[in-house]
Formats: sequence, structure tokens, C-alpha cells
Amino acid sequence: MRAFNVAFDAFDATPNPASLAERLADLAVDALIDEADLSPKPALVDRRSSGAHTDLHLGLMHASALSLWPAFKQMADAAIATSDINPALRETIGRLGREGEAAMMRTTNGVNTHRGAIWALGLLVTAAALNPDDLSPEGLSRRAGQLALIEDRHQAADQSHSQSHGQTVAQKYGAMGAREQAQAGFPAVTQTGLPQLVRSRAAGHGEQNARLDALLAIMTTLSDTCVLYRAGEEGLHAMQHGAQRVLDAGGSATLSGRRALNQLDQQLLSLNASPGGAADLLAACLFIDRLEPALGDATRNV
Ligand SMILES: CC(C)(COP(=O)(O)OP(=O)(O)OC[C@H]1O[C@@H](n2cnc3c(N)ncnc32)[C@H](O[C@H]2O[C@H](COP(=O)(O)OP(=O)(O)OP(=O)(O)O)[C@@H](O)[C@H]2O)[C@@H]1O)[C@@H](O)C(=O)NCCC(=O)NCCS
Ligand SMILES: Nc1ncnc2[nH]cnc12
Repeated sequence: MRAFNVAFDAFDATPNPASLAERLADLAVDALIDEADLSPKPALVDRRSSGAHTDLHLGLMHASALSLWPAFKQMADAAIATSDINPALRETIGRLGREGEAAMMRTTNGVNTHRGAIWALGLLVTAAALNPDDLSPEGLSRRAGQLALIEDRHQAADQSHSQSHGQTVAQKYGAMGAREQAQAGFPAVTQTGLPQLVRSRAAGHGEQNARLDALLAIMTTLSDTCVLYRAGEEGLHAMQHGAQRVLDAGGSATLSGRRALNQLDQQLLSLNASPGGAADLLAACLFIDRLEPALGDATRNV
């Protein structure tokens, strides 16, 4: 009988429950994959096409998202170990973010698929792991913003990026980019994208249309440095006003909204303007939106 028990224990197939860090990494990767799959997105990679991009496609976006899982998990582990917002944690996640970028570049053969998303989701994963008892959008974005405001001494020393597109555009137009969006606590997510997601769901527009409406809402005000770099102020104006026209027409669930969305798609394609920053922030919305239902009480004190 004892021998049987030993053998039984040895073959116990009960899986170890996923850790909080693993679950946060799962949710971040899921949000990136769902953003990529959402269709039809204006001038972005989706199930239909590569949008305004010649070097991207849906499979690459998926592979890139999956390559980021270890970086997100390690960021969450670092936050759980520290439980405090301080320069050491900021520098640890800065290093992990740069390692994530390197993993992404290896996977995509040098194409920048998700640099902005690593930044936004990396900060939000860290913020969630810092205090899983408060997964509210306000609490998360406040903690993420506090982290983004801390200087990372090693970033300046990192020679791998000469001048980023965001820096070029900041010099040329004085535009606020991904860094400032995070430092302000992701207002495009908490004040624009998430409320629109909730409104469109409540109006019965269906989940895919609600997500499209959230993306469009973000596009109405964001100074997307990806668009500015590729298409200047004309491109940014076309993105912001075109997105507003879709929402004013009733959103992507309505026939007139769909017509306006199609026009926006055509106009952005003709300008080579890809709202990659807005896409990253939609992924941030989807991540925050799922945290409480997915983690709930189960992960308290993990
Ligand atoms: C602080 C960093 C975000 C660096 O900021 P910076 O502005 O210097 O860097 P960029 O390389 O320009 O990246 C910013 C990316 O963020 C997205 N974005 C753009 N505007 C906004 C905005 N207003 N708010 C939020 N997010 C925004 C956008 O990412 C998407 O576009 C990418 C493609 O862009 P691009 O490279 O310009 O590509 P193409 O035009 O397609 O190139 P070509 O085809 O022409 O060659 C795509 O990746 C999307 O994700 C911007 O690109 C931060 O990255 C940083 O400091 N990192 C260091 C590590 C760290 O500290 N991490 C902390 C923890 S995670
Ligand atoms: N779906 C998408 N298409 C192009 N660039 C992106 N950056 C993040 N998501 C993207």
C-alpha cells in the first residue's frame, strides 16, 4: 500500500497553480494579441492586412507579443520582491524593458513591433504586482506614473538607440510622446479609452466594436509620435479628426460609423500614417479592463 502511495505521489499530475507574476504576464500578452487581432483597425496591422506597414504582419505581431512574456513576468517578480516604488525598482524594470526590446528585435529580425507597448504594459504589469489589492485603473495608473517619473540612470548610457522617432518628433513639433503619457498616469487610457469601452459595451455595440470605439477615442486626442514621424501634423490632424468623425457618426457598430471608419482607413493609408502609439494604449486598456475579473480575490497575498 505504501509503495502504491509513493508511486501515486510520483505521478501526481496536479499542475502547479500559476504565480501572480505568470498570470500578469499571460494577461499582458493576451492584451497584445487581442489588440493585433482586432479588425478592421485604421492603417494598423490586423486580420485583414498589414495596414500602412511594409515590414509587419499579423504573425509577426503575435510572435513579438509571445516573446515579451518573460520580460513581463520578471518585471512582476521584481515588483513583488520589492513592494515599493523606488529608483532600484525603476532601474530593474528599465533593464528588463531593454532586454524585452532585444528579445522582440531578435524575434522580428529587427522590426520595431512593440516598443511602446513594452513601455506601457511593462509599467502597468509592475504597478499591478506592486499592489494586487488595488487593481483599479486609478490606482494602477498612479503607481505606473510614479514609476515613469523616476529617472533611470542606465537609460542614458544605453547606446542601442541613437535618436528614437519619438525624440525626433519631440524636437520638431514639441510633441508629448510615450514617456509623458506614462508620467501623466496614462490619461489616454483612464480618461478616454476605458470610459469609451464601457460606454460602447453598455450601448450594446458588441465587444469587437466596443474595442474599436476605444481605439478611436484614444486616437481623437493622442499626439501619436508614430503618426507624426511618418506623416507630420497633417497626418496627426487626419487621425484625430477622422476618429472623431467615426464616433460622432455613432461609432463602429453603425453603418454610417463604418463608412467613416473606411474613409479614415483610406486617408491614413494614403498618408502612410500608422497610429501605433494608439494601438499600444488600446492594449493597455484591455489589460487593465481584465485585471480585476481575471485576478480578483484569488491572487491576494500571493
Ligand atoms: C520612454 C520610451 C517609450 C522611449 O520613448 P521615445 O519616444 O524616445 O521612443 P520611441 O522609440 O519613439 O517609442 C515610443 C513608442 O511609443 C508608442 N507611442 C507613440 N506615441 C505615443 C504616445 N503619445 N503615447 C504612448 N505611446 C506612444 C509608439 O509605439 C508604437 O509604434 C511603434 C512603431 O514606431 P516606430 O519605431 O516609429 O516605427 P515605424 O514608423 O513603423 O518605423 P519605420 O517603419 O519607419 O522604421 C511600435 O513599436 C508601437 O509599439 C512609439 O514608437 C521607452 O521605450 C523607454 O525608455 N524604454 C527603455 C526601457 C525602459 O525604461 N522600460 C521601462 C519599463 S518597461
Ligand atoms: N496593430 C498594430 N499595427 C501596427 N503597429 C502596431 N503597434 C502596436 N500594435 C500595432
